[in-house]
Amino acid sequence: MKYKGQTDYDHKGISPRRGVLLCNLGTPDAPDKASLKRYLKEFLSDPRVVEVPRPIWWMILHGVILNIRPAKSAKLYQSVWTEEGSPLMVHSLHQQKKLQTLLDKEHGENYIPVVLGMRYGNPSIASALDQLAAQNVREIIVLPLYPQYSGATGGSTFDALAEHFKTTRWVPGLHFINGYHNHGAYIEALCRSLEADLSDHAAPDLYLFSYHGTPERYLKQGDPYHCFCHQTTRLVRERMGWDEAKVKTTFQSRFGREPWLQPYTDKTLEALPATGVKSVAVICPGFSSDCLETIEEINAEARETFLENGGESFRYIPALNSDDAHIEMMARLVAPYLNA
Ligand SMILES: C=CC1=C(C)c2cc3[nH]c(cc4nc(cc5[nH]c(cc1n2)c(C)c5CCC(=O)O)C(CCC(=O)O)=C4C)c(C)c3C=C
Ligand SMILES: [Fe+2]
Ligand SMILES: [Fe+2]
Repeated sequence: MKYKGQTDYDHKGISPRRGVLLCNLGTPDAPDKASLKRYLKEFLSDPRVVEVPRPIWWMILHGVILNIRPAKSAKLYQSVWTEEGSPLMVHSLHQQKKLQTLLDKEHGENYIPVVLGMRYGNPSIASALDQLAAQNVREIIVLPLYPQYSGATGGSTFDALAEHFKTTRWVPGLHFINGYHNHGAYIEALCRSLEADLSDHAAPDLYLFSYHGTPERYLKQGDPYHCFCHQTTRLVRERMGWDEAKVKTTFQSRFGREPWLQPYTDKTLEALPATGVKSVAVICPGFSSDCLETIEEINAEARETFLENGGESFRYIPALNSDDAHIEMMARLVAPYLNA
């Protein structure tokens, strides 16, 4: 059978329901070589992530990358892994539970189910959609937790939904929230975390807003991500009342040899102390949860780079994770589709 359907849905009695699908990138199941190989194979085979002709990329991926990177990445993941698991998974599950509790309060106990689906690895987006269908959800609000839309993230999440529904007999109603880089509640949540930091610490010489990079080529071919990152920085800066010299936007997590979005976070932190900037606070607004890229790459590696090059004070401002303001932001983003 080409199209899968359920025959146990209720024609009368239970009215069709609405539900929320929270999506994020996903993370390996364990910090070991085999799990990393499985995760990286799925992630790096996605043509939205690596836009290189398939036969060439297949040879590089299977001939080189998947033989070297899993062991290297496994070591890095071991350095951030917690007793409860990968930080990205721990935070994402916590976000899902807190949003469920908030929507329960607003709409009644489990009236609007909230599920979590990861683009790569587990729980998959397909399994999350199955969970919703089993609860008679016929209208889904999809919220990928990438504030700044990029084809590599939001676009790829959309592909996974489309792939699933290609074989679904009864396709539900869908509302796809493709980004929220300039949403008031998001900017407010970021500002509250900066204010909380300022209430405990002296203001640094500079705030560095570090976002995950993409190949520069994607920007030149029309991906709006770079522009959205700069807009988020500007809106936060304006709301905080800071002048332009107080903040800088940079891009991290470069992969491969071609140019990525610049300036690079690591090169910037290396050069800053010589220009008189001795204290920095780094915030990563594009990461809705702390993960390998913030905990290891920023709060460990980048910190070391800055301090080794003459910097005196380095502070990392945590991701919004399950802050109340972040969960309230999620509730506000989905509200227009729940209250209609
Ligand atoms: C190869 C190209 C990559 C692109 C393009 C890319 C874009 C991109 N990624 C995120 C968010 C995250 N990426 C994370 C890890 C990660 N990213 C890449 C590669 C690309 N990302 C790799 C190979 C990895 C795995 C780790 C490693 O081996 O270095 C993570 C963390 C996941 C975790 O488990 O903690 C996040 C989050 C965004 C937002 C983005 C484009 C805008
Ligand atoms: Fe990435
Ligand atoms: Fe990284």
